[in-house]
Parts: sequence; C-alpha cells; structure tokens
Amino acid sequence: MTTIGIVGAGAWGTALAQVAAAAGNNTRLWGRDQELIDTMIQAGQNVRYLPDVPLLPEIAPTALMTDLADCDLLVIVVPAQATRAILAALRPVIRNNAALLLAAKGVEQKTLALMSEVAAQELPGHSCAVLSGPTFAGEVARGLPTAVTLASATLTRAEALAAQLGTRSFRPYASDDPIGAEIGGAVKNVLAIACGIVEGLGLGENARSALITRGLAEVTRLAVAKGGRPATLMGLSGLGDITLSCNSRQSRNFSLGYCVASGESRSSLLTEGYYSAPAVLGLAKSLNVEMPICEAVHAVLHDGAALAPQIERLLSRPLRNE
Ligand SMILES: NC(=O)C1=CN([C@@H]2O[C@H](COP(=O)(O)OP(=O)(O)OC[C@H]3O[C@@H](n4cnc5c(N)ncnc54)[C@H](O)[C@@H]3O)[C@@H](O)[C@H]2O)C=CC1
Ligand SMILES: O=C(CO)COP(=O)(O)O
Repeated sequence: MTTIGIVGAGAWGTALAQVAAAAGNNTRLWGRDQELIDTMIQAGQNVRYLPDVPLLPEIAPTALMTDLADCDLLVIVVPAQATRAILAALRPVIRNNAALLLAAKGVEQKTLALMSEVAAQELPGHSCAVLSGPTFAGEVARGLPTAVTLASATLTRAEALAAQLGTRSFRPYASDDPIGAEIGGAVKNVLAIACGIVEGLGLGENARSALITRGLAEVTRLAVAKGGRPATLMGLSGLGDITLSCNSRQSRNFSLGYCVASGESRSSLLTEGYYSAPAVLGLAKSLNVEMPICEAVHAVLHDGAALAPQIERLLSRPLRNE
C-alpha cells in the first residue's frame, strides 16, 4: 500500500486527503497548527477550512513533520508563496526516493519561478509532478464528480500517479506538459479576479465571455513562451479551470474581484491570484509576452489604479485578427 503525505491542511489539502484515502492509500494529513489538527481528530472534520464535510476515518491528521518520514509520495498543498519554505523544511525529513506532487496554483513572487522550478531547487533529485484543474475543494471532498490534469515530464509517471489517486468520482487525466498545466493554474486565478470585477461592475455576460476567451489566448501565449503546449491550455488545467473560476462566486479569486468592483472590504480575501499577479506579469515581461488583462488586474490590485481607466484601456486596444 502506498503511503501518501498531504502537506498543508487547508481546504484543498483536506480535500486531497479525502481523495487519497478514498483511492485506498495510507494517508497522512500534515498541518502546521497543532490546535487545528487536534480539533480535526476530535471532530472528524476540518472545522476551519472545510466545515461540515466528514473526513474519512482512514486519514491520519498530524502536526509532526516527522510523521511524513516514510511517505512514498508527498502532495504539497500550501499556498504558492509558502511552498519553498515547506519544501526546505521537508528536506531533512523525507525519504530520498519520495516523489512530489505539487498542487498550489501560483508563481513565486521573489523569483518568478513555477512551483516545479522551486521544487527542483529545494528538493533536487525527487521526481515531481503537478496536479491542476477545475476543482472546488468542497465539491471534491464531498465526492462530487471531478476531473483534473496530472502532469509530469514523463507520461508513464503521470499515468502511474493518476492510477494511484483516481477514483470513480476523481478522474486524473495524465499529461506530459507540467509547464502548461502550471501556467494554466496560476493565470486562471488572475483571470478569475478580472471576471469578478466584470460581474461586480455589471458589465454583462458578453463581457465576461470575451474576457474568458481573450484570457485563454493570453495564458496560452505565456505557456508557449515558457515551453508549454497550446493543447494543454485547451484542457482541464486551462480552459476547464478558467471556465470554473471565472463563472462562480465559489471561487475566492472571482469573489475578490467582485468585492473590488463593488467597494466591499476585501481584506479577508487576499488570494493566490492577488499574490501571483505581479509574478505572472514579471514572467510575461521577461518572456516578452503581452498580457493586457493580467496587467489591468495587477494595476488595480497592486498599484491602486482606478477601475474605469483600466477598462477603457482594454476596450480601446487596436482591433486585430482573432
Ligand atoms: N481551495 C480550492 O478549492 C483549491 C485550491 N487550490 C490551490 O491550493 C493551494 C492551497 O489552497 P487552499 O488549501 O485552498 O488554501 P487555504 O487557505 O484553505 O489553506 C492554506 C493552508 O496552508 C497553510 N499555510 C499557509 N502558509 C503556510 C506556511 N508558510 N507553512 C505551512 N503551512 C502554511 C495554512 O495554515 C492552511 O492550512 C493554493 O495554491 C490554491 O490555489 C487548488 C485547487 C482547488
Ligand atoms: O483553484 C480553484 C478551482 O479550480 C479554487 O479557486 P479559488 O482559489 O479562486 O477559490
């Protein structure tokens, strides 16, 4: 039996622990907060991040990193900006041949690195794959049907992981384009903020559809410049996740955009898209890729730009061929 350590006991980490356990793996769920872990053990649910979802009894929550020492696979599910520190903390603990599966959707602000690049620097020699796609944690944890991209540089490795984690309701599709999958996951968060803004301003469904489609063109340009394949962006980790997150207030990124547009407080909603926007743009600049929608979101969130001129700027761009 495979022993899987889920590193990060937030909403997505908890949902992935449900998946790993349901797929028949020996599953540990590590979180940094001992009090939360104790409550999880007592209440049989993650009361802070995923309330009202009973956890499978096979999941072993722990706040001790040493409990991950014998894991065959570590699923890294802390926010992108915290991933480097967690990987470094795991270095003295985990087995030399433990595999990594990266589940955060973001780009590191300090270095503009993708999570797979961070992992290669912090834990060189460990095999590494990426999990991404349209997945609201609550739905996955309740066992509702979901499909994801599971990408690794080697297709056979991705297929093996897909078989290890797949169930009737959680269907990983294997891919050998981790870069495309990672870029899709990181940029969709920024696009979801843009769509939340459009919704909050009441600009209509046509405008949202235009943003989704032109956003898809934008993210594809970046992925290709970074070495990914356009077809990946037409799959679950691209179009699939953009469609989900750009159309639902269940998305925290979409909700952040909505709050920004309607002038509601957004302090409790600083999301992966908020933190990754500067890194996505930095990466785009370094690769000479134009990303006007992400630029507008960044200007509003990080430079204090007013919404109206940013919308005007997008609408007054020269007409071009599709
Ligand atoms: N919630 C969702 O539906 C999905 C989330 N994701 C991605 O998964 C990643 C995690 O998101 P969520 O679990 O939703 O976030 P969350 O906010 O629910 O939980 C984050 C977890 O990470 C822990 N954490 C934060 N900083 C840490 C640090 N420095 N060291 C150790 N632990 C730390 C927190 O204590 C918490 O347990 C994000 O990149 C997100 O984009 C991906 C797919 C679905
Ligand atoms: O990644 C997600 C869905 O695929 C979750 O989106 P939010 O982080 O915007 O809630």
